[in-house]
Amino acid sequence: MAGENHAQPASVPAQAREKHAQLAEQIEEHRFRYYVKDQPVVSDAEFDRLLRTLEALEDEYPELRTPDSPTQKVSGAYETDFTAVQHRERMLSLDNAFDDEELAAWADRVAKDVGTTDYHFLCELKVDGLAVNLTYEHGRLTRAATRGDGRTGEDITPNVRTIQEIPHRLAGDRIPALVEIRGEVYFPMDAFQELNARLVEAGDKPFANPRNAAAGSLRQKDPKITATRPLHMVVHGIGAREGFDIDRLSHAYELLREWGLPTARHNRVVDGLEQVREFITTFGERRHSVEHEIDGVVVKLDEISLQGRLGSTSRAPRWAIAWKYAPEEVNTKLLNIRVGVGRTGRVTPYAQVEPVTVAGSEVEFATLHNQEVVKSKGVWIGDTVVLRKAGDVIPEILGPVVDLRPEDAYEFEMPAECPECGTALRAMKEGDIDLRCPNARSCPAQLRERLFYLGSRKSLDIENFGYVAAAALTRPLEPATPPLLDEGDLFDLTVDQLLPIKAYVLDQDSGLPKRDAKTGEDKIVTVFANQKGEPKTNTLAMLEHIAAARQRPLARIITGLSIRHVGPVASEALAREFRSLDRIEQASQEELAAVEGVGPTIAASVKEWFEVDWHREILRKWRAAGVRTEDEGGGEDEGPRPLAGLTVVVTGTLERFTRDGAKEALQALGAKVAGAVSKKTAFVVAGENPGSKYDKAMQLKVPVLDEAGFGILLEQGPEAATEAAVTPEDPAGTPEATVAEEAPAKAAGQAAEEDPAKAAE
Ligand SMILES: NC(=O)c1ccc[n+]([C@@H]2O[C@H](COP(=O)([O-])OP(=O)(O)OC[C@H]3O[C@@H](n4cnc5c(N)ncnc54)[C@H](O)[C@@H]3O)[C@@H](O)[C@H]2O)c1
Ligand SMILES: [Zn+2]
Repeated sequence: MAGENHAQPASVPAQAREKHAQLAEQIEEHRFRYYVKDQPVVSDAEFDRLLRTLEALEDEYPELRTPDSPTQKVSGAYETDFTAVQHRERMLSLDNAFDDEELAAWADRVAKDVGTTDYHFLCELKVDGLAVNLTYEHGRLTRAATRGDGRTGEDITPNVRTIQEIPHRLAGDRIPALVEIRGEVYFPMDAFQELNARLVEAGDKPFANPRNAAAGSLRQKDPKITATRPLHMVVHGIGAREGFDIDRLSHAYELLREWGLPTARHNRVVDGLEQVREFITTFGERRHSVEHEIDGVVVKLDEISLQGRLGSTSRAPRWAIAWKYAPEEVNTKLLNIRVGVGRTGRVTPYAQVEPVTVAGSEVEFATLHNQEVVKSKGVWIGDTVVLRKAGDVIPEILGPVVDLRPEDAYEFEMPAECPECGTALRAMKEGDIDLRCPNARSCPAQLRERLFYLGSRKSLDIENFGYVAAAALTRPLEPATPPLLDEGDLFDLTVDQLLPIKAYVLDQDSGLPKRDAKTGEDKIVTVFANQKGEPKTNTLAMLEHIAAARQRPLARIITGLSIRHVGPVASEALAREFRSLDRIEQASQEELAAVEGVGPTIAASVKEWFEVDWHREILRKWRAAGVRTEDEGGGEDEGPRPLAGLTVVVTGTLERFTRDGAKEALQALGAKVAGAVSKKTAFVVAGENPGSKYDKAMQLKVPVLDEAGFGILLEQGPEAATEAAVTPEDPAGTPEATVAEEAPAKAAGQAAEEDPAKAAE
């Protein structure tokens, strides 16, 4: 933070002086690229780090802290194509708090300097956009300007007039002679990709992230272009004013709202630091359910007169502080674009980047969805790219840093053939963007993914049968012919077949061979035999577990068939209704579609599946091998269904149940298990680390059951459970949001995306 240490006459070593000059120059350069060109080349986190390093150096050698140091200025004063305009009152930046200690230090200082104990904090979201200053004279918008160096900004009045939310005239009758309104203009994330697609198509530079898109859109020479961009604004301050008085900033916002200005929806006035922390935690968890991107929380002293008492430095007010959340965007290098083949043959490009840590985990792969998306993002192999990992979402590439594009960068081209079996790729239906490998039966990639899914907890839950085994059985190096050409022979595998198999050890995330740490070579192993050529213990266990899996409930067997759109929920519905594979096969499309939880898409898909000869052959072999194809019991004499009519959502980790186990237990008692919380949800069962569903339950006041409460629901029914439920009011009690409940098996997210049934769970 900019302090006012007084320089000691101690001399500064030449080395420190030099480092200071270098850093200052770098920072100025980055500011120019950011504020003037709207094309930064480093991430905000990286920029903040540079600025902090400079501040630390100045703390050590206060002599270096001269008025023209970047730490003392709002930003640079640049010549631009826009007319320069003076702000009536300075527009400042904000000091930052990156941890609780810094936040507490600020609060201490406020407490010390404010001269009273009667004050309040106003918590606001820190919107990630660019600051504008709107001047209203007698209610008319007469000027709009960028922040510039805080005193002089750029005149962007015609551009700002194109933003629908910003009134040209203030409403109501309490209109002041003059007021400066400060706010943030932002670009919505969901419109961002569309904009880049248009820019790339027209041969223009795409933007690296939505913030740059907002700045670039607003700073257009031709306001007609600005008018085509979906810009929004949120008000977060007030500058010079004449003709009215305000006592508290929060009250001023109420007035501003009456005038028709777009004020923030989530502000909260609180009493002390503890409540500030609660606000920070709450919105840290809801970061992505807010209507705009946020990068932090701004805490302000609400009383205007006390703000004046604290004053400002040359760069920032002392009465406010910006808490910064952990950055979710980093810059990294796009090393390659690979294609993966999913369970249903869909071929998806995905990015391999130089590994970076973002939002607490290391990222090496990011989804690119399909070849059109790669093109529309305008990313080339070799580019520096902005990578974003938001919460529990699959990492994504936002856009390229075009200014750093190396000469040898090149555009991605979708391969014409399947990378694993060489079959020519094609769209399966007219108008489909996705390309698929049509070799559904024996394409090693598709079969491997299907087998892996079949062995997973969602389906047959076969221990010792994971990705490496699935790969070894479908695409071994030796023998030349794999033991499985489709899943039909799975239950007939013998030890003798397994022993000679040599294969790569494949990494589940990338589908690429793992490397031997010592030699650096691709790892090749005899997967099922030990050095003496005898079966490994795991191998024998695997065969036993495969044999045992034949008796899993019908629903799980259906799931294991990898019928498109038929995930565990639809399988459950089909099994419950028809009770045998034969009856499902014989059912008409209408009968299938009529089942609750099935519908026309799934019905059509089931019908199609049974029309394929090799599919029916799988079933014939499975039957012969003793796989269960019907569930016992008729529809009438099933047990009591005390939870019939109730919809329950399960989230988080339970101790006594797996997720699937919990679902089965509920369904067995007649409850419907849903994937999303709505007003119709009867209960949310929340284990450890529940995700956003918990928040949603609180919001909608749906009763939440912990594991004990869940037990009561199962054993004593809904009434007893209602008494045991919590409907928490206290947001501070919200447990931390964690990783996706349906964590995608693959970085490219294919598995998760191919199965809409999963999304509906
Ligand atoms: N990547 C780069 O090269 C580069 C270069 C320069 C600046 N930056 C980034 O730009 C950002 C801007 O720097 P800065 O000096 O404006 O500081 P800042 O963003 O940390 O804080 C000040 C700004 O926050 C904005 N703001 C958003 N919500 C607000 C609210 N509710 N109340 C008050 N203000 C609110 C205002 O526009 C204000 O000017 C930083 O995050 C920095 O990392 C990046
Ligand atoms: Zn293939």
